[in-house]
Amino acid sequence: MAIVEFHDVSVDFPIYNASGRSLKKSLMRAATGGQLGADEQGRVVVRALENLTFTFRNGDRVGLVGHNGAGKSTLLRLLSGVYEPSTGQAKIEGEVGSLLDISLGINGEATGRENIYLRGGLLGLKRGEVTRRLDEIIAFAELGDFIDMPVRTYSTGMHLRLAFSVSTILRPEILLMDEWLSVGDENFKHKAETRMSEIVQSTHILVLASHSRTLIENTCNRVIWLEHGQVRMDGPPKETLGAYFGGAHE
Ligand SMILES: Nc1ncnc2c1ncn2[C@@H]1O[C@H](COP(=O)(O)OP(=O)(O)OP(=O)(O)O)[C@@H](O)[C@H]1O
Repeated sequence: MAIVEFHDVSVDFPIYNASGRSLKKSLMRAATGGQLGADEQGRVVVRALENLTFTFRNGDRVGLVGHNGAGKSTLLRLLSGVYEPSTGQAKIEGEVGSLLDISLGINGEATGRENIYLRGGLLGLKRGEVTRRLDEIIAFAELGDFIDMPVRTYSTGMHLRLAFSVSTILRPEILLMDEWLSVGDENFKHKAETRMSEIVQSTHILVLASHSRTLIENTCNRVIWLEHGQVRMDGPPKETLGAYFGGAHE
């Protein structure tokens, strides 16, 4: 059982090397992005998220839409524990996993096998657990003897196969994504699609940030439209996507 409860959550980024003298103390909306203002010390502050209040429950497949800088990535980072709320309460119960940057932590000088341990560690897996799943990961990646070669000798597709195979062994209760991962050649793509569907089906709560209407329509049962860090609309995909995208597609 997973649950996410946000109550009046805001996230501010103080910017230390910019002068806020010309900015008003109150927050002002820029044309795009979060809200800009200055704090008591005259430092520039970007308010990326403001007063978010919502609950995600089991079965929620939440799509996040919004213009550049609306706060989608900041919200995903908050959910993954990278950021803390500046004010308000965020309760997140359940194991969180993210497929946001599957290549994070992959080192070109290390072999494929070594990188499985590096990436596995970043995913929160213990060394013993990685060892236990090693054969399965290597078999899925289908890299043959290249698994013991440094990753810098891999093609882009081989690199992605490795990153995908290790990053998708988890089945988190709360899954964070910003795209539908589709990697490799035709054959591998098919396997990857099946695995992606399994992960998305097995997760209790999915949060997917995207600019693609089709992806959100196909995957989500609830859509939140963020604007200047605030919730502009939160409802069924048809209504929210219709309001955000209008009649246009993509
Ligand atoms: N580390 C940071 N330091 C300062 N400001 C930041 C930081 N990260 C994000 N912001 C600001 O927070 C606001 C929200 O950014 P965020 O990356 O969450 O938007 P987004 O909706 O994911 O945008 P995009 O669609 O362009 O990826 C923007 O105004 C951005 O300038």
